[in-house]
Amino acid sequence: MTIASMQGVLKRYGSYVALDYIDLDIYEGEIVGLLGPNGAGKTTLIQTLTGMLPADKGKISLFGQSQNPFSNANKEKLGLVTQEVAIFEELTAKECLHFFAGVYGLRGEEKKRRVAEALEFVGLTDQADKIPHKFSGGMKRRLNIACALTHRPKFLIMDEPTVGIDPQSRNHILESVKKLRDQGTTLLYTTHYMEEVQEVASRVIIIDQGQVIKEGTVQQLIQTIQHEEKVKFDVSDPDIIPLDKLEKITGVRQVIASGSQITVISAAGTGNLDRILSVVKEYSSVLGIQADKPNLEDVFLTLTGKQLRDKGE
Ligand SMILES: Nc1ncnc2c1ncn2[C@@H]1O[C@H](COP(=O)(O)OP(=O)(O)OP(=O)(O)O)[C@@H](O)[C@H]1O
Repeated sequence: MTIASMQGVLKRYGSYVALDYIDLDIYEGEIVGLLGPNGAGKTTLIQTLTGMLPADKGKISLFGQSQNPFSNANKEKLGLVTQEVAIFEELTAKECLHFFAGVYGLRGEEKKRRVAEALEFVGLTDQADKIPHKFSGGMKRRLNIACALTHRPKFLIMDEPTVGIDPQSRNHILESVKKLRDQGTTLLYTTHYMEEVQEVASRVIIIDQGQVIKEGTVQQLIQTIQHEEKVKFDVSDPDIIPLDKLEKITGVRQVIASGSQITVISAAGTGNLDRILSVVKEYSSVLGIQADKPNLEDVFLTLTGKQLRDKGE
């Protein structure tokens, strides 16, 4: 069953096109990793998919309904963890959850039970009566996730839930995502950390500049570039290396300069490393060479010529 879909969705901010005729489907029981660099349009996609922002064109359907996808009945089946942590810092963790559970219409004993369940789920039971003001970033984020869970959504959307948090909370969140999937929740998970997608996603949708540029399982995406070899050089003088000279070497498909690194992607089995190395060395000292197995980051690099993450992030 299709839980959510977008067909030809266009979203502009003024003249800027943030979503450029997006088509996508999310099926029941999946964890879809929505992967894209900063500014790719991930948050806009989520806001449009949930009805927070109106689309300029196209069709959106939720839980099989395209006539009135944002009906109250559908919203009750949705959970949203926004990129910005949205909790009340002056209420205790438990009070905060009671508030959100109340918004979803839970009352009495059932509300109490669901609040306790959500606290337990995110590992904050022992913090229930504390004010989140003093929580770490990761604990606040976990409380934020709990707020989206008391009504047991069928479809949970998480917008970069692990940005800027400690590794322990990050692992906890990734484990929670898998547990929710095992309990039958469908998840859409946006991130620009490809390791997370590799760990949890059953399917990946890569977007850049408001367009879906590739989709498939992690394995399928990696296979699309397995006919390529990639070598990275750390160099002392990246700016003076003539990239066009490298591009002209037999077998070279793409040359990408980023910081002090030059990445050369060649057709597999060309045996052109000597030639590449001698061109690089002609202009600069080589401080390191790395030849890795392809991963999702490379899929992204090959498709867009850009890195998913800024250097140093
Ligand atoms: N309200 C707005 N008005 C104008 N431009 C906007 C607005 N919101 C977002 N944008 C622009 O639209 C593009 C997509 O933004 P969006 O926040 O959807 O990307 P993102 O993939 O979620 O990025 P990030 O990872 O940084 O959150 C960006 O270039 C952004 O600057």
